[in-house]
Amino acid sequence: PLPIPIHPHSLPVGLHRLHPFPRPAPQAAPPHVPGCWGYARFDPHAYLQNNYVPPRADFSSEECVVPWKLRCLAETFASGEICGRTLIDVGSGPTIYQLLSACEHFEEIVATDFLEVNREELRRWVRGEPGAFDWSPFIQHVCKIEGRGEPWQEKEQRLRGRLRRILPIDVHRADPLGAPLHPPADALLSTFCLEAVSPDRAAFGRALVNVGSMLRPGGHALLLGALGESFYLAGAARLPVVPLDEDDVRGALSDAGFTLRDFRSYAMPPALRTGVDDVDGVFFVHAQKPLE
Ligand SMILES: Nc1ncnc2c1ncn2[C@@H]1O[C@H](CN(CCC[C@H]2CNCc3c2ccc(Cl)c3Cl)CC[C@H](N)C(=O)O)[C@@H](O)[C@H]1O
Repeated sequence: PLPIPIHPHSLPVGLHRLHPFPRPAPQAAPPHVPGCWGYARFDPHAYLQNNYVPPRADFSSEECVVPWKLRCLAETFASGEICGRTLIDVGSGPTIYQLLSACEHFEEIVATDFLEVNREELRRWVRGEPGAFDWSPFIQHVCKIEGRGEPWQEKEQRLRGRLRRILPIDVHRADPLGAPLHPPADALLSTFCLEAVSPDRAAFGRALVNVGSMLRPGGHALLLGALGESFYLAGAARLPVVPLDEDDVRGALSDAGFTLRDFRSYAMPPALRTGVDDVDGVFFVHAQKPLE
């Protein structure tokens, strides 16, 4: 493959983090260079900078997408109805924000991702290594909206203690983990994964069936995902996404045998359309796998 040209914005993001320069502009993949597409070039640090620092991770406004995502999860777990031994998170990426409310209700959290670079990023956070991404603003925000006055350091330690397995996964396989999960998970969580890895709606529907096979009958599924998105950037990587609308999501859930419990959607405001993707909106789904 042709070498990727090193243009100014493609320095390792870590360097930017060391210098208080303004946040680097989203790194556009050099369109003329074939092969800079696809997950082989996924850069976790660029990805985190694109999605999990301001303006998208601005906790001063409930209108912002990250507080909206955290509120969906906190409110859904607050009922206490969704609990058990094991929750599996599908396509965790290098992020743990999605686990912050879940970790109160499950003894074990299983994180998964397709890429070793993302699994390593998660391990670095679990080990509390210097240079790991700082999730403390997210943890503080979740403690605030959960309203139990829990010190954020306690939640951080609880999640670290329960995040015991970080496994490879491929949602396009009938057994995404390579072998059936025994015992099946009591709950399934997946944020922005299935649509971001499926070339078309049929593949999205099949991936949903595949990941549903890891969930026990009666188990709960919580999904966050993008609506109307066709690509996103992660450093030199430019990843294709299948654009979904609300009916596509509802149809895929029904075809996969899920019962819909809650469906919410969020329109991405112009200020958050920063060029790192072309997302129109975000959906949140609480669904349940029927008892046999
Ligand atoms: N075959 C495969 N099987 C399984 N998993 C695979 C496969 N192939 C690749 N993956 C893995 O999926 C993960 C997808 N990943 C990025 C997309 C989200 C991104 C772009 N779309 C809009 C949007 C985003 C983020 C925030 C917001 Cl607000 C918006 Cl709007 C989700 C990470 C985490 N869950 C997150 O919530 O940020 C990635 O880590 C791959 O390594």
